[in-house]
Amino acid sequence: MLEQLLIFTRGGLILWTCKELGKALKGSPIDTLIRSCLLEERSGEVSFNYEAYTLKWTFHNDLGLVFVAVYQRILHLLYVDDLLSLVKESFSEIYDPKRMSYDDFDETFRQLRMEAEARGEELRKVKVVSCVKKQGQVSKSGLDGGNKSGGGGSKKDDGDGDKDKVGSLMTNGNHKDDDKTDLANGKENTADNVVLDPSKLMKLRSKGVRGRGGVRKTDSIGNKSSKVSAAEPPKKATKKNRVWDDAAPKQVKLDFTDSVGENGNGNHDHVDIAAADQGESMMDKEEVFSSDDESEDDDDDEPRSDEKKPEAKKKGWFSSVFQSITGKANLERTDLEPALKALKERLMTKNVAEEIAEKLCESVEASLEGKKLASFTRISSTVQGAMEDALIRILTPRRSIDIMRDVHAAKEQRRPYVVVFVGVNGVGKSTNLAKVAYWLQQHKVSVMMAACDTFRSGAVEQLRTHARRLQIPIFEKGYEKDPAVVAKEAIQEATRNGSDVVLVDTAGRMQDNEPLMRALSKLINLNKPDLVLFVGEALVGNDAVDQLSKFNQKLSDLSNSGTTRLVDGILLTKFDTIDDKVGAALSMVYISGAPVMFVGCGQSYTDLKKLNVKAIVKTLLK
Ligand SMILES: Nc1nc2c(ncn2[C@@H]2O[C@H](COP(=O)(O)OP(=O)(O)OP(=O)(O)O)[C@@H](O)[C@H]2O)c(=O)[nH]1
Repeated sequence: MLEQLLIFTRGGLILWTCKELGKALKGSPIDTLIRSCLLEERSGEVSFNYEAYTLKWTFHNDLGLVFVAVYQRILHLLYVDDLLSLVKESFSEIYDPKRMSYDDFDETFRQLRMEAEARGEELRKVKVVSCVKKQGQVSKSGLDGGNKSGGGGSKKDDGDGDKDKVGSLMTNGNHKDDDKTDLANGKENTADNVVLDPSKLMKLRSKGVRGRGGVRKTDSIGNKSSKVSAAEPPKKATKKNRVWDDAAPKQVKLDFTDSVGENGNGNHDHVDIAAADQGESMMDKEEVFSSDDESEDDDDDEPRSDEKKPEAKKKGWFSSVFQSITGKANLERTDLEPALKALKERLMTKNVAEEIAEKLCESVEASLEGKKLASFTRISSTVQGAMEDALIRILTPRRSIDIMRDVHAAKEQRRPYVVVFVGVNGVGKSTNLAKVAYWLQQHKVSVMMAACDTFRSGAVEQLRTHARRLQIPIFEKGYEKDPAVVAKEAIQEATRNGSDVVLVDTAGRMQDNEPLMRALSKLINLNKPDLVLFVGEALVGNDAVDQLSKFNQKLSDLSNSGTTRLVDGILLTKFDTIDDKVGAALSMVYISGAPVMFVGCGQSYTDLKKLNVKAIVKTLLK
């Protein structure tokens, strides 16, 4: 049975809810849908599950309306899609932005619901009949053929979840009868013109989103091994230590002050990787990481060298792909599909993981489908705008982590602020830990290093070299010790000697290495660091998703406390080596929701920058 149907604007104004259904929903399924799905560029998904509910939705992109149906998860109601499109059609005829009440829609809805239910019932009967026929045929052929297995005994699940399916679930003891479902008392979302949580909904205003797309492959990106990782045999290369000379670090002017602020949260568009410092390594990347000050007109992604070329040649790939549908009044899915396919491939050439590129294109398609365009409006700019918005939304983190503020807060509590660096082997954990230490030193924060890679020989010495060069104390206990205990002792020592921050180096580990993941989980559970920083190489493609999602999965599975600790932030290394293949940043943020807090872009202590979201987006769309 349907639990609720709501109609609201992208701005969050609830226009109509079904009073007849009137049941209060348990928890906050609508808020969660908006937060975890619609605002996360996952609106191309087929449906969304929240506790005992399934939610389905559709959008009227042109009017900016959202239609959401909520029903009990076990039921798989056949008529919901149909009902949503009927409601969308009827409601859009009476919708007027100035109108306050839609009470007269109650009766229309009752009729639409009866109509949809009747059609669903017809559909169910057809399915049952065809299923019985099929079973009959199989049974017959089973008898005729002798050794073929008969179909009579095992009922095939057609995935549509009709009542037979519900029945089978019920016999398994999982659920109660739909009509007997007893939800909580009290009312939620039943009043007209109630405003949803504005912080969650404001963003929907600028966002066009759609409902049910095509069939999606899978939701569980995290659990799916990437092609790249499957193809590559595990490497067992012995590590060559880099020799760091003992000279004092170059006193180059840092770029962490004015241009990026102090918070260590690389989320803001005023950040400019290229503008500051660079001396050597980043100078040649000005085109890739261009400054925010540049003009933002339509063609600002065009190479300057093209300025004198004829108009047609000046158009980027994006314009040319969408040129063919310029001037159409309504964007249809068929118009968008070939172009979005090209866009997906484009993103993949920039190292965006395939599944992420696909989901993103689905989401953009959802935001544009049905949109009315004035005659001869350039669709290319509309599409580019939608994709740009989506990318900026993803790369701009929901959680803001202000390291300096948190360091000072910890200091007031007379304890050190603890950061644990985690990641797979050889990505640059120790090197970038040293860069972060240097950055903190520049902000007059006292740092202690904790050598908790007690696994790889040479790791302690490597960290000791950095500590000596930066003149930072290091806490070390050699090898084969429990890293969780070493970290604990280091934190105790830092508390005693008044260090502001402890930077904990850990052993590199593959995401599938159970014993090492267990040891890491123990370290985190025991020491409850302020920040778990995932260090990942910007070079990775599909593997970025696999690494980060498995780290999070393992930390969650192995957590022994009530609250699960996941990766809080990302440090992307080796940005100086990737040219325009900046897609790992997008994949990692999309899959984890954690912000890219730092970008490593070279092998000197000053080569630590912030992510310039706009420049990354520009590069991805070039
Ligand atoms: N080009 C470039 N190289 C880097 C960067 N960060 C680290 N490296 C290099 O990457 C290599 C590995 O760095 P490490 O810091 O030893 O890596 P790790 O993750 O601590 O290694 P394990 O402890 O074995 O897991 C070294 O040669 C570093 O100099 C960077 O931002 N750019």
